[in-house]
Amino acid sequence: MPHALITGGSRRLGLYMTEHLLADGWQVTVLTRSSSAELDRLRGERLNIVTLDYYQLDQIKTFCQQIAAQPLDLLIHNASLFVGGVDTGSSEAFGQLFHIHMQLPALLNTELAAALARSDNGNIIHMTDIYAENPNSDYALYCATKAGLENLSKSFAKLLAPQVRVNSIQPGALKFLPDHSAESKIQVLKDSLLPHEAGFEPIFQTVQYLLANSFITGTAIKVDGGRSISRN
Ligand SMILES: NC(=O)C1=CN([C@@H]2O[C@H](COP(=O)(O)OP(=O)(O)OC[C@H]3O[C@@H](n4cnc5c(N)ncnc54)[C@H](OP(=O)(O)O)[C@@H]3O)[C@@H](O)[C@H]2O)C=CC1
Ligand SMILES: Nc1nc2c(c(=O)[nH]1)N=C([C@H](O)[C@@H](O)CO)CN2
Repeated sequence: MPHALITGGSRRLGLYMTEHLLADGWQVTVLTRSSSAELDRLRGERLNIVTLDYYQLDQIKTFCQQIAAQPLDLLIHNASLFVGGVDTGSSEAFGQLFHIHMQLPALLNTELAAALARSDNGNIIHMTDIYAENPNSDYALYCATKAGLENLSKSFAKLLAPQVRVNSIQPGALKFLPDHSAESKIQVLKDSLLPHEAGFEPIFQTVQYLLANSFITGTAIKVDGGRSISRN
C-alpha cells in the first residue's frame, strides 16, 4: 500500500487530497496544527493524523525519524500562510511566511529523502503559486516566499534525482476564502481566461498525472484557468 505525507491537511485542498488518496487506497499521514471535524470524519486504519507545531523544529525532526522508518512514496507540501502586504505588520509575519513556505519544506525533504528514495516511485510535490514567477505586489512577501519554494523545488529535483522526482504545482484561483469580497471574486474571475472557481479536483488530477509520468521532474505545472496570461 503506497504511503503519502501531506502537510496542512485539516481543510480545503489538503483535506481534499487526503480524502481522495484514501479513496484510491493510499495510506495517508496528515500533518496539522489541529485536526478538524471534517478530517476526523476520515479517521480509519489508513489515516494517521499527526498534530504538531510547524514552528517547533525539534518536534518536526522527531516526527521525521518516526516516519522515515516506514515506506514513504509521496510528500506533498501544502501548508501555507496567505497574508498580504510587504511588511505584513511585523518581521514575525515574514519569518512565518519563510518558515512555512521554505524552511519546513526544506527540512522535511532533507529528513525524508532516504525514505522516499526507497520507494519505486518516490515523489515530492510543492504547492506554490502562479505569482511565484510574476508577483502580485499586494502579496509581496507571500509571493517572494512561494518563489523561494519554487526555487527549492528545482534544487531538490537536482539533489534527489534519479531516485526521487520533485515538482511543483502553481494554482490559480481554486477556491476563495470566506473573507473574499464579492468585488474581489468578480475581479479575480475576470482575470482568468476560464472564468470560474476551479475547486480542488484539477489539482488532484495534476497530482495523479505527476505520479503516473515517470519522466517528469524539476518542473512546475500551472493549473490556473489561464490567469497567468490574463487578458488584463
Ligand atoms: N486556494 C487557492 O485558490 C490557491 C491555493 N494555492 C496554494 O495551494 C495550497 C492549498 O491552498 P488552500 O487549501 O487554499 O490553503 P489554506 O489557506 O487552506 O492553507 C493550507 C493549510 O495550511 C495550514 N495553515 C494555514 N495557515 C497557517 C499558518 N498561519 N501557519 C501554519 N500553517 C497554516 C493549514 O493547515 P493545518 O491547519 O491543517 O495545519 C491549512 O489547511 C497552499 O499552499 C496555497 O498557497 C495557491 C494559489 C491559489
Ligand atoms: N495558503 C493560501 N494561498 C493562497 C490562497 C489561499 O486561500 N490560501 N488563495 C489564493 C487565490 O489566489 C485566491 O486568493 C483567489 O485569488 C492564492 N494563494
